[in-house]
Amino acid sequence: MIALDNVTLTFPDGAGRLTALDRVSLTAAPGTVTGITGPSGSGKSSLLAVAATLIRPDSGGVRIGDVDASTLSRSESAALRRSSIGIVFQQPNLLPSLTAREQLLVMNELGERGSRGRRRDVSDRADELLDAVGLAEHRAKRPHQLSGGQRQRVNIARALLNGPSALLVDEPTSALDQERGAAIIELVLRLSKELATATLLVTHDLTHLPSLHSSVQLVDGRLAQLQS
Ligand SMILES: Nc1ncnc2c1ncn2[C@@H]1O[C@H](COP(=O)(O)OP(=O)(O)OP(=O)(O)O)[C@@H](O)[C@H]1O
Repeated sequence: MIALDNVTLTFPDGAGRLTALDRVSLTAAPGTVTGITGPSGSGKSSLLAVAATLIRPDSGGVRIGDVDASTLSRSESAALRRSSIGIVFQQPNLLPSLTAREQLLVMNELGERGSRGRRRDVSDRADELLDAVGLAEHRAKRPHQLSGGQRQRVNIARALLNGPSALLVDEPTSALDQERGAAIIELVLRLSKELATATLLVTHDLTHLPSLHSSVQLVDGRLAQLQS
């Protein structure tokens, strides 16, 4: 579950402040994908950054699963991100020297030191996820040997490695053609359901919205409901 309650976020702007998010409330249930659309500068990335606990809002509540993220310290937020939040950026920021499988395994090295048993679990889970995103045959390839769509699939598998309850996806189809873009949206829908993640997905492309569970539009930092 992701729940934003009356979130307002401002940035310094000359002598005054610019309101990027204006009293935004939004709930995403486990297993569902909520689309977020809106013009450039309307606050979409800001909304994802607040839900990801990367930016703390001026006011309002942020809840991830059963954790109230608005009261956490920086290090507690970082721990919450590692355990419970998966983030997929627009451009897959993969490490050039690592294979698809290693891109996932390296995630486990970033947190606390894993035990041997945990390393084996993680290794099995990496294989399961690469299989789930259709890359079982490509696990030993490095990013330059993969297509744009395949790289984005590695990116999604990596974000899901730690079994997050929240998945935040920013414009995953922007570098892809229509068909590959639609396949990525299908994948996000299927995995969100199978793994019961609450997913927010930012997209400019309105053709994807009807297949999602619900969609909202941001205009000047304010929410307008499109459909549900
Ligand atoms: N770090 C920052 N400092 C100051 N202003 C910012 C900062 N980040 C975003 N803004 C401003 O907040 C508003 C919302 O920006 P945001 O990036 O969330 O919009 P967006 O809908 O994601 O845009 P795009 O579709 O172009 O990526 C914009 O007016 C932007 O200029």
